[in-house]
This record gives sequence, structure tokens and C-alpha cells, in this order.
Amino acid sequence: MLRFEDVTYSYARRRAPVLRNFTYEFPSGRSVLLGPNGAGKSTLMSLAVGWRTPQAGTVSLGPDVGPKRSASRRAHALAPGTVGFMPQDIRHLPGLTVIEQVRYAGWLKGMRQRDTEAKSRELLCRLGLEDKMADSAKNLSGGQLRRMGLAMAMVHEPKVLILDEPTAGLDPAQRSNFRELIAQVSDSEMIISTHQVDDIQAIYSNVAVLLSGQVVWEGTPREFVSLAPEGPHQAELAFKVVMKQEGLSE
Ligand SMILES: Nc1ncnc2c1ncn2[C@@H]1O[C@H](COP(=O)(O)OP(=O)(O)OP(=O)(O)O)[C@@H](O)[C@H]1O
Repeated sequence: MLRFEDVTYSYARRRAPVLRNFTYEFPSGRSVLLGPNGAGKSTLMSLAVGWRTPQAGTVSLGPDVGPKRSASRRAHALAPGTVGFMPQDIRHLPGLTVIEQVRYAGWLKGMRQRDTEAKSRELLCRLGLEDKMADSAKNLSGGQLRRMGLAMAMVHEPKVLILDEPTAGLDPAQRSNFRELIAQVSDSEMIISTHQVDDIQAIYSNVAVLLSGQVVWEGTPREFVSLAPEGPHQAELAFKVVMKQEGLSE
């Protein structure tokens, strides 16, 4: 569904590339991208949504989903409606209320004003933020801010939803709420990077593990957890097994 072909990306000319001749295709469905800090997950996502342009190679969405972007063409915003992105760092825009911020996200994606109003309202209700719509976003808690970020990513009904560590910084109860919400609220294709693996079998259809800019393991959630013996924290242990196989002790 989302394909990286021979992609090379480095942050500055003299720095070692984070991704070097990276080729991988995320299958259709719900993919989770795992990997230790610094593996390149955020870099990969920012290339997927066109925030960054590869120095070489091609990033493309499947023909039914969207256009091709490559090193030979300048990065451009993907067609409205194609991709919804929730970055790790969700910021409130000064002076805007919660619903205004979600509407603004819709407007940026080319939606008409009256459509953004209805859709923002509907999403914020579904995400449990109906009481916060008229408040300034700067007063939201971390968990509420993430839910607003999800509404901003989804307001234009994207075909593909890319979420960068949506549960980072949330407490365990908020994390489990958030996972339930994601499972319920979207029919989109998804690619989600996370360090939280506990619910992996309930949410995802594909697991990819990134290490030093390479996918070192991929398979179904069932195959992933079965890398570790049955028992508590099986998915976390499975991640450690993959890291160990790759020579890391994390
Ligand atoms: N803006 C930047 N400028 C220079 N180097 C960067 C920048 N952003 C990331 N890097 C480097 O690129 C590499 C990959 O970082 P990236 O954020 O993609 O990893 P990640 O897997 O998302 O990590 P985390 O799990 O900690 O979010 C790291 O070595 C990081 O230091």
C-alpha cells in the first residue's frame, strides 16, 4: 500500500543516511512499526507524508491510494483526502479553540468550510471531546491533546492514517483508551509507530520492526508474539528477542 523503493535520506550532506537504499512495502491493513529510539521511524513517516523529500529513491502510495513522489520531483502536499498524519509533537495554535484547530486542519486539506464544521464536531464527539470543543487547545491535558491530534489527522477522511507514537507520554489508562478509540474510529489503512506492544494482536494486521534504517523483521502479530514463550508481557519479550537476534540487548 505504501511503498519505499531504494530510498536514501540523510539530514545533512555530511551525516550518515538514516535510510540507505531502503526498500519496503507496507501491506494493506493496519501496520505497526516498531523499533528502538533512533531507528528511523519518524524519519520514515515524515517521508511518507511529504514533510521530507528523499535524496534518492521513490515513496509511493498504491495506485488506488495516491501519487508517486521521488527524489527527482520536489516534495508536494499529497492530494487532499489521501493521507492523515499525526506527528509525535502536537501543538496548539495560539488563539484557536479545539474545534477551530480541527477545522483549520480540514481547511488545509482542501475541505469546504461547512464540511469541516460538521465533520470536526462529529469526530470530537466520537473522541470524547464534546465538552472541550469551545475551549482553548492550550488547556487540554496530554491525552486530550492526542485525541485532538487524531481528529486533526482524520477530519478529511483520509484513505491512509499515519500516526507517529500516538500513545507516547500517556498513562496506562489513557493508552488503553486511545487504542480502543483507534480501533473503533477509523476504517482507513493505518501505519502506526509505537513503543507500546501490549495490544498488538487486537489492533494490527502487520508488524514491521525497524532497526538502523532497515526492516529487520516483519510478519503478523501472531507470528510476532510467538517469538517469545506464552505468558505475561509476551509481545514485549518478542521485541527483545528480535533485538537480540540483531545483536542488541534492548
Ligand atoms: N532533525 C534532525 N536533524 C538531524 N538528525 C536527526 C533529525 N531528526 C532525527 N535525526 C536523527 O535521525 C535518526 C533517526 O531518528 P528518528 O527520529 O527517525 O528515529 P525514531 O525511530 O523515530 O526514534 P524515536 O523512537 O526515539 O522517536 C537518529 O539518529 C536521529 O538522531
